Amino acid sequence: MSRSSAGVEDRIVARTVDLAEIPIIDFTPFRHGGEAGKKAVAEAIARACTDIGFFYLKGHEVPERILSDAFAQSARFYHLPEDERQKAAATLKWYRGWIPMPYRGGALDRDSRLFEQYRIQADFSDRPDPDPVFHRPNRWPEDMPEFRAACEAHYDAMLALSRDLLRAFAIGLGLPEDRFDGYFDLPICQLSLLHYIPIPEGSDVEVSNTVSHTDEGPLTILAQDDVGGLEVKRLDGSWIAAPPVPGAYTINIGDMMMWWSNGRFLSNYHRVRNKAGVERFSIPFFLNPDADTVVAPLPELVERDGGEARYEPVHVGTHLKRFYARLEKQAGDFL
Ligand SMILES: O=C(O)CCC(=O)C(=O)O
Ligand SMILES: [Fe+2]
Repeated sequence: MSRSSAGVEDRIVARTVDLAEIPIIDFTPFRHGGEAGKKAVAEAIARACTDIGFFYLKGHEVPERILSDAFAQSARFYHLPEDERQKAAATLKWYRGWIPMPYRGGALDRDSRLFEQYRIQADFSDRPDPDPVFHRPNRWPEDMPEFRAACEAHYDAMLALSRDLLRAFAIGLGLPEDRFDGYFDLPICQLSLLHYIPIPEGSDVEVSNTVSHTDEGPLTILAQDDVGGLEVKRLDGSWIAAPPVPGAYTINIGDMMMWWSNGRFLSNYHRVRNKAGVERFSIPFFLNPDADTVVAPLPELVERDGGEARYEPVHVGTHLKRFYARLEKQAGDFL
């Protein structure tokens, strides 16, 4: 998460559902509709990324079973007693596995962070010269082989879908379809199993489960359960609900796609407020490029913009390590 804002607009309560502003896009023609279908889908995605930075994707062809297994295993893990969860806890040196909720009771405020997470990344530990932070094995809970299988299947499905979406972004930006492919040989993506407690009734309006933030990487594919609570900021500063749409992933652009596109696509602010009175589960997949990639506005787009690059180049590994360090601080004494 980045660019947390403590602005007054965070206090404003979200309007009810407005699906018209976050379009539902059917991906089927991208894969099966010939060149015209591909172009139409890519243009619809580009429009959504320009207008609000979010869209729903149906027709993605990810088997329903992959999703239901991941949610079932997530619930199973989070319903284990704390000392069992603790056995798979992330540490400062091994930043994968369970990260407890920082909030341990007492008064709630806007920074309380009312969620726990389980972080899974790719395992590149068998590569020559692995990076000690990004190319590690995962941590897995004891005696839960189905948990590992479900997470790995979901991770693989999300990475495959991301590769197609990157092609749609490229076409939507008027670039060759394979423009982004070279940045994703050993991509350091992350799958997070998130578990949100409900915000206690009567809490101050400032209290949310996650603060307003943008995502770091180029793209996030989010699976939500049916509870709702995700909110997205409109360009005028007001908030709208982005409830789950059955059968669709909620997808958003992160900072790196905004930078690559030289600002054509918007990495938009969002937050979670679970006011439903019941626990909420979600599973975001954060696509990231290879650790040694430098993300900068693409030269061909800069040229179209009269030579003005709107963002500085950013080294992915350095940038994400900084982000990990911030997370460590948030997780505080519990790691
Ligand atoms: O759980 C959600 O709905 C969104 C989570 C999110 O925004 C994040 O983890 O970056
Ligand atoms: Fe996010």
